[in-house]
Amino acid sequence: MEKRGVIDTWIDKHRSIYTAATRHAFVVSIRDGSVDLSSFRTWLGQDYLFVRRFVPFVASVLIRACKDSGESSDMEVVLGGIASLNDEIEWFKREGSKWDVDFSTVVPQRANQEYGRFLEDLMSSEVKYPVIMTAFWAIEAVYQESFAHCLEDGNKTPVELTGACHRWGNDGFKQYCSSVKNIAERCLENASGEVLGEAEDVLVRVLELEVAFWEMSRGGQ
Ligand SMILES: Cc1ncc(CO)c(N)n1
Repeated sequence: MEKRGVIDTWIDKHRSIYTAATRHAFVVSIRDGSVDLSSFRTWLGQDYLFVRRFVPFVASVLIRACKDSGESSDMEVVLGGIASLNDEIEWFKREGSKWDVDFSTVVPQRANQEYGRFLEDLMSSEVKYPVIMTAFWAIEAVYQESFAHCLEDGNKTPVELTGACHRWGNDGFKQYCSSVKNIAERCLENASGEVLGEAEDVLVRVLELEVAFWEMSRGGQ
């Protein structure tokens, strides 16, 4: 059994934005098969650009895990994340040719740019380790929860989209998210009130940015 910690308390407190991020109309439309394929293509192109900016962020999380954590296993968890990002970029490229999305011509939309700036701000050495880990967990968990929903019983997810859903909805990714959550929880247990406040704010901000990212995708283009 997983212990209930402060992150679960925050999710309860911010339930409506959490649900907005993890059960967005775009994700629900994948699950019920009504998804507009131009939206999916928009999402694909934008998320490819997002992931390219996410890589240096995760690299900075790795460095912080080496420097700031007393637990040697933190580094191993984050390193696993970096390894899967390597596969992910390859997957995006294959998917780009499958859907005829030429990434070299995709321009980041506003929601994507804002998310990228947020990631860059988190890379500052001023940001405390528990805050970074909370953000990192939230970013990964939204995709895990969203895409796992598209694979749950009763789904009508179009077969050509199940690859995307498996990428983040598989059990290994769920385990990985749970390991990151445990790291964040462990750090938050010893954090000051000030750091706890910052971590809660960052969690809510990630959820808002994720909602905006889905909205942008659903808008198509
Ligand atoms: C917008 C967004 N959030 C999270 C992830 C990964 O978890 C992703 N690939 N894209």
